[in-house]
Amino acid sequence: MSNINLVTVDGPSGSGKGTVCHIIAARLKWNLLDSGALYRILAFAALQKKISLDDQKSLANLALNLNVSFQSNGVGVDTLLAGENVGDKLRTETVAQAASQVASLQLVRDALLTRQKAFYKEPGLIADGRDMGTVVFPDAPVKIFLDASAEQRALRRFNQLQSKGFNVSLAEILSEIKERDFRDRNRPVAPLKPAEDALVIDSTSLTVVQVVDQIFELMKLKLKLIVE
Ligand SMILES: Nc1ncnc2c1ncn2[C@@H]1O[C@H](COP(=O)(O)OP(=O)(O)OP(=O)(O)O)[C@@H](O)[C@H]1O
Ligand SMILES: Nc1ccn([C@H]2C[C@H](O)[C@@H](COP(=O)(O)O)O2)c(=O)n1
Repeated sequence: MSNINLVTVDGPSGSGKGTVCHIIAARLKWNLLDSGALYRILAFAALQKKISLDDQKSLANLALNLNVSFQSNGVGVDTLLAGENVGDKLRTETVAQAASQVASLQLVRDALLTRQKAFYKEPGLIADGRDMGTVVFPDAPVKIFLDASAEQRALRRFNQLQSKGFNVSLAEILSEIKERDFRDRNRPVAPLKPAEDALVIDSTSLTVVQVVDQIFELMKLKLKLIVE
């Protein structure tokens, strides 16, 4: 592994990984890998093409040939599949559950590995996912495992969806989060778990700013980073 800066942030859905990784990447002008988006795009493409979510070979083949790109739009990042911005279509519960299903397959994970490693470029990378610190970047000098109670994560997602005008049920969201947690934590391949050398941050009663500050403190210590 070279000397390019690298931080991994793993954790369950709704723990705040995406939020804090965006803030840190924007502040440092580092590259950002949203690995969940890759699994979501694959699941979305599979649903579109009516490929069965347990047809490992066809899914791996699809993963190897996906025409995906991420483009900054000034405020965030557009996710393009064959040139079409599919960002919003990836955030549905159907796609989330399908992503969790295809992500349990070894050939699929192997097929997406090179694509994920390609994000490791100057001046640095912050990588968000489930197995960033355990499988994809095991030598990362800074590893975070961001957690929160299932109830708090469900409440965050509920507020997020309500603020976007969706009519959602907190009980349903909690049950979907628990279902996805169970699948992601208990699969035999690259299960969601903290790397042995990860700092575990429980964000249940922390604000986003407090979580970001804790990560910056560790980065300053381990990467000798000067953050203004
Ligand atoms: N510490 C926090 N306190 C309050 N709200 C938070 C906190 N962290 C994140 N949130 C909010 O919770 C919601 C989910 O956060 P986010 O999308 O970053 O989670 P995630 O871990 O990336 O989830 P997923 O893996 O499903 O993409 C967002 O609306 C975000 O603003
Ligand atoms: N490194 C990763 C990233 C994501 N997944 C799977 C498991 C999740 O349930 C699903 C969607 O991820 P999200 O966008 O909610 O972060 O993708 C994984 O297995 N490994």
